[in-house]
Amino acid sequence: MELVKAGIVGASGYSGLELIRLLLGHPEVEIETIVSPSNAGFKLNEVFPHLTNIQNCEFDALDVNDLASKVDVVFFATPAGISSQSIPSLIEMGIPCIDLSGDFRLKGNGLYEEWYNHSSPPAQVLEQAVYGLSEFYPEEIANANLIANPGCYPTASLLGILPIIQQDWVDPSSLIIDGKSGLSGAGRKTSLAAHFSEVNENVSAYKLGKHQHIPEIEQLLSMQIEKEIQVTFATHLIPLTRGMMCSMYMNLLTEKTTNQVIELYQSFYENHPFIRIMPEGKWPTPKGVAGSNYCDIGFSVDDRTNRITVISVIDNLMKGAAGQAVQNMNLRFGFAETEGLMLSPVFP
Ligand SMILES: NC(=O)C1=CN([C@@H]2O[C@H](COP(=O)(O)OP(=O)(O)OC[C@H]3O[C@@H](n4cnc5c(N)ncnc54)[C@H](OP(=O)(O)O)[C@@H]3O)[C@@H](O)[C@H]2O)C=CC1
Ligand SMILES: CC(=O)N[C@@H](CCC(=O)OP(=O)(O)O)C(=O)O
Repeated sequence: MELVKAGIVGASGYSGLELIRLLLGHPEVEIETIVSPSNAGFKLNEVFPHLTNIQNCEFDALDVNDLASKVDVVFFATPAGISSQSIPSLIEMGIPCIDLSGDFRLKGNGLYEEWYNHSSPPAQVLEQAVYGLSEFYPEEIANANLIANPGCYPTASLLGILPIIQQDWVDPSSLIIDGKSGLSGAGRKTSLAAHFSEVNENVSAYKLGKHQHIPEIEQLLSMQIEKEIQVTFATHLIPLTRGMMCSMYMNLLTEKTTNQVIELYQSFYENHPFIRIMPEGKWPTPKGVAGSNYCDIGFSVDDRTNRITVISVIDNLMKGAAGQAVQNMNLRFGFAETEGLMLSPVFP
């Protein structure tokens, strides 16, 4: 059978590199072109020596017509405001696109402009975009030509809270999400806030009340329970290369034990190989999923305060970006959902 030809725009960034790593090991796909404007003409291993003798193609400049003539699917791993300039033409030429940026995630009027400070993509293209939370929308993803891959924090949070919120066991308005991310979440371009001396042996809160994932999480929660929800969401930078943890707190509406919650989640995610539910008294760590597409979720019900804590961890570059994008490509092209993704976590 012919291999699916993939193009990666933003291949010199962290999530683009992770797409290269995953697609090199995918039995149904070949990488046809890698795009990075600032590295066009250079060989991949000249820019990234760790890929020497593994993949030696050259970076291309971005040319939408050239892309469309070569590939069966395009991944965009580019900063906000870039994919929305090329995806409308690619979609019109019939090329499925999987966008790792936030350009096509927010459906509400003016929301994208407000939170991302970029112009909204054309409405007729935006309405074709399907939110790529793989475990929740597999049929929609399978039939979509434009998949808006979720943000890393929304992936960890939504996988951790949707089952219990849908069940009406908790008061959604009491939800507080305390998120922590490793540094690769901020991409390869550096800044003072990402300086080793400032991040190492430190923890810093950032974008409080202003994080662009707030409307994404609220949009999904409100849609799932058909009621407007607002959340408190606090983000922190921690001294890890990869990894993300969301600790989430909610008031219980009925008396439940930790074990009853665990049973609910085990049954909810029974047929979802990338979601692992921790037993009572064990809580997940980012190291436990590093390099893999797993999302590990643990729980604790405090019967003194009648609150529940849900802890959800992912590798931000895998389930939070490239891993989920490949999972979505698998769904879209009819491959097994796990194809190319059954990688064990790198531990220790
Ligand atoms: N890092 C993460 O954990 C996650 C990232 N995301 C999202 O995925 C996207 C990529 O993130 P990340 O990999 O961290 O970013 P990086 O900053 O590491 O990489 C960005 C890439 O985009 C390319 N690029 C920049 N401007 C343009 C342009 N005008 N045209 C074409 N290519 C361009 C860059 O190429 P060049 O080097 O040539 O400039 C580079 O390859 C972002 O939207 C991010 O928010 C989503 C979930 C998690
Ligand atoms: C550590 C860190 O800075 N992380 C970034 C994640 C950015 C991201 O993934 O942005 P989009 O999903 O909107 O594309 C942040 O919190 O803004």
